Amino acid sequence: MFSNLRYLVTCHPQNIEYILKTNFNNFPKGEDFRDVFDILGDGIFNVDSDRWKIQRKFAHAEFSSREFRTLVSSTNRKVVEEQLVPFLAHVSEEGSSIDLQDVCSRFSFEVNINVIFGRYENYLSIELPSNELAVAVDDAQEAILYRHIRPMFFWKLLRMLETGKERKLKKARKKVHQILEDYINQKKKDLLGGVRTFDCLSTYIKALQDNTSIVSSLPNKDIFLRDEMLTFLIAGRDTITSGLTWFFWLVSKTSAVETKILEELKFVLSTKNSEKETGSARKWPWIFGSEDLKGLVYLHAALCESLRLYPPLPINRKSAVKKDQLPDGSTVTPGIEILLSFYSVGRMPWIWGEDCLEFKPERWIAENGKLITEPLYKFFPFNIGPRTCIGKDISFTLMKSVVSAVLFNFHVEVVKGHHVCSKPFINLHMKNGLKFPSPGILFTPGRTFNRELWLNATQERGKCEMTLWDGNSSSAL
Ligand code: HEM
Repeated sequence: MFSNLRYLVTCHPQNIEYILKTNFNNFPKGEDFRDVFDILGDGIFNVDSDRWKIQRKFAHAEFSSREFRTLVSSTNRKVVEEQLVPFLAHVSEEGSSIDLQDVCSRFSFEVNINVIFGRYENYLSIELPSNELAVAVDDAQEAILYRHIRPMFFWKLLRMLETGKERKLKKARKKVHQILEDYINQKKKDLLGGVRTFDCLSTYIKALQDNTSIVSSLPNKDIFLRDEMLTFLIAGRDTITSGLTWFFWLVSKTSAVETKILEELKFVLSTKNSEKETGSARKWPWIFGSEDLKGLVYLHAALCESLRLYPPLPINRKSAVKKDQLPDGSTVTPGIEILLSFYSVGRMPWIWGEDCLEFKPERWIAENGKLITEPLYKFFPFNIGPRTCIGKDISFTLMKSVVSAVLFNFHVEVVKGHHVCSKPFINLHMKNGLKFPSPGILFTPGRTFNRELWLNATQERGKCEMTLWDGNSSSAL
């Protein structure tokens, strides 16, 4: 009553379309959003109007360039091959259990830090090292969450008094800024010294020094650089972590889906095996390149289905410039916080049908076997309209590559009795992580096929009709 909190929460697809697309200009992020996410400063997430247009135009061009896409694919492959798979192979040999959410988080941090800053942190090495940037970013985000649910005057008071979560946030922000400023200074020195680098930061540094570039008109260039890079890191790391973790959980509960994904991958492998004559066919572990995975219908459908049920950004927050009426008749006035619940959209029978709570990739596949284009009027995990996620294509590339490497080379299964539930966080994370017993290794280096393990794995998960993958046998289990 006294908090002056005024919210409108909606999951009506027409309202969402109206706010994000049709009347986009009336629904900016707003000053309150910027206050809450002050750690992101002038990063693209936080800015509106002309400034946003400049940043968006440049970022969009950068993210869609061929060089950038090649960088993402090659970095991704390197991290999967040199860190993710060896890490999982190690824990499976050791027989120790793992938290797959932590593994996915480390994976996406490593890829992002490579692509954005050109740095190699080896964050997925078997010692599970700590990383001060990753820790500080987590601390900051946790503290920011409380700003969403407390009246603004209250958290601003705490901020002024430097106490509670605000104290933690201040410390984390200082750490994050200091680390990023060091990275940026080092990169500038490298570039001056003639070191050839290709990463997001180098591209932005060069563009800011080039008077013909659109971003060179922005004020406070150094602060912009720091805030933009931090925004990319946060935008890319937590969303991919969340998308992968919920996907693995859903697949581990639905053996029929896993079987179909494996069938598709097996087909890819069989076409690759025809390269045997050229000597390029490989044995364990099998790593699929992004080109191999691009056209896979079922894998893409399964990822969309998982994002529908568990959108990594479950809620989007907007404000209204002028009084307006939404398609469902609700009125919004300036000062009201509008919360768009993407999470709820996927769970409404009147939007997705009576079976909306079921994990059914088939709903994304037409009768002719082709993928149904994502229905933008009711599928919002990547936002829609002018502020659609810039990293959407990259996300599918990364997730497909991790999913294929993990499912094809390992047997994964959730620890019995492990309680899965979501955690109050800006992204949709799991509160207790996703505990897997030692991921049974299906193939080990030097050996061809661990039949006993494979049989145990498949028998436990029910009937699984699949020919063996070693190319030597055609028997069906
Ligand atoms: C499964 C993965 C991902 C999901 C579900 C996702 C979702 C979203 C959503 C919902 C927004 C709108 C946020 C808002 O308006 O407040 C957004 C924006 C954005 N995303 Fe993603 N994202 C993902 C991955 C990525 C990746 C890998 C990157 C690249 C680093 C990225 C970069 C961005 C950027 C830069 C924006 C801001 C666009 C703008 O404001 O114009 N995202 N994303």
